[in-house]
Amino acid sequence: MNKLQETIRLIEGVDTRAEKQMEQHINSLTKPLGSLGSLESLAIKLAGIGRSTQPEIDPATVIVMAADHGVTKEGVSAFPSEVTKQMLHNFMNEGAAINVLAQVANASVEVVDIGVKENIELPGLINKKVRLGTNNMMAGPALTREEAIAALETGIEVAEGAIQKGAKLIALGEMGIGNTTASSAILSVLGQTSIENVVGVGTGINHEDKERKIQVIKQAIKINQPNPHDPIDVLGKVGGLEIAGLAGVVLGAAATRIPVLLDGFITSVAALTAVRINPVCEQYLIASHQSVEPGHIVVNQLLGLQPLIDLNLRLGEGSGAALALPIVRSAVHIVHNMATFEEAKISGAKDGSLKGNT
Ligand SMILES: Cc1cc2ncn([C@H]3O[C@H](COP(=O)(O)O)[C@@H](O)[C@H]3O)c2cc1C
Ligand SMILES: O=C(O)c1cccnc1
Repeated sequence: MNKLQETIRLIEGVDTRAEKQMEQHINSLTKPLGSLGSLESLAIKLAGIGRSTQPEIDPATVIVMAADHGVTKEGVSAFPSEVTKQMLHNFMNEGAAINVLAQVANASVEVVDIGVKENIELPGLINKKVRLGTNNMMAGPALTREEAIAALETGIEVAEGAIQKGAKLIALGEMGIGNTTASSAILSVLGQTSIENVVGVGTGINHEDKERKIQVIKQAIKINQPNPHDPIDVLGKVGGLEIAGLAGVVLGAAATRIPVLLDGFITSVAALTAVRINPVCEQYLIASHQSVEPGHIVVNQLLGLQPLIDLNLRLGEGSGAALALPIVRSAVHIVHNMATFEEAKISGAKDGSLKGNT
C-alpha cells in the first residue's frame, strides 16, 4: 500500500467521550453556562481531537508551502510569478508578515519549497520539490495524477516531520503567485458552484483582470474536465503543488490526531480537498479567520466551519492562522486553569441548577 492510502486508512474519528467529559468540565467552571461562547466549543473540539480533557496545542508550527503556477502566464495575478521565489528569501530573512505574526503568536514557521519554478537553496528552507511549478491549466492539466499524489504524500511527510519534532498543532500557510486562481477552480468544481461565485481579486487585480481570471478558469475546466467526485483528479488538472501539499498536511495531521488551524481561502480549499479524500478529516479542522476572498465563505460553509475572527485580511502565508492562535490557546488555558464553582465556593444559578443561567 502506498503512503497516501496508508494515511487515509489511519484516520479515525475524534473521541466523543472526551468531548462529553470536556463539556461537563466546562459547565462546572465559574461562569454562567455557555458564556465563553466559541471558546467552549473550541475546547470541546480540542478534547475530542486530543482524546483528553487536558488537550495541548503547544508547541504550534505554521507550515508554509510554496509553489508556482503556470497559469500566471494568463495575467491572473497583480504580481509576477517571480514574487513567489522572492518571498521565500523574505521568509528566510524573517521579514514577511507570517514571520512577525508567528513570533507574536509564539509559533515556529517551517517553509517548504514543494514546487517553486526555479531551484533555490536557502538556509532553513525545506526542499521538497515535486517539480518546477505547474503547467498552465488553460492549455492542459496543471499536473499529472502521479504528481498530484506525490505532492499529497510530500505534505503527509512534512506533517509527520513537524509532529515528530513536537508540534501539537499545525497551522497552514501558503505562498504561490496565482494560487487564488487554482483555488477558485478547485472550489468551483468540488463545490459544484459557479466560478463567478468564488473568484475574487487575490493580490488586488482590477475589474478587467478579474473578468479574464473568470474566463481563464472557465476554459481550464472546459478543456480538462476535472471529475468533481475524484478530488485527486481535480487537484491535478486545475490545482497546484502547494495546495496538494497542504491537503497532504491535513491528512497527515488527522492520521496523527493533531488539530489543524486553517488560514484563508487557499488553505481552506486545500482542506476541502483533503476532506473529499477522507471526510473524517473535517473533525480535525479549525477555521481561524474570514478572508475577504468571496470563495472563502463558500468553502467554510462546505466544511461546516465558523471562523474565529474577521480582520478583513487577504494575505495568506498563514497570517490569519497566526493571529487566531492566541484565541485557540486561550480556550486551552481556560479549561486548564479556571476554578470550578465547587473549588471557588460560588453559588449556582437560582433556578436550582448547579451553574449559572444561559
Ligand atoms: C508580496 C506578496 C506577498 C504575499 N504573501 C502572500 N501572498 C498571497 O498572494 C498570492 C495569491 O494571490 P494571486 O492569486 O492574486 O496571485 C499567494 O502567493 C498568497 O499567498 C502574497 C502576495 C504578494 C504579492
Ligand atoms: O484568503 C487568502 O488566503 C488570500 C487572499 C488573497 C491573496 N492571498 C491569500
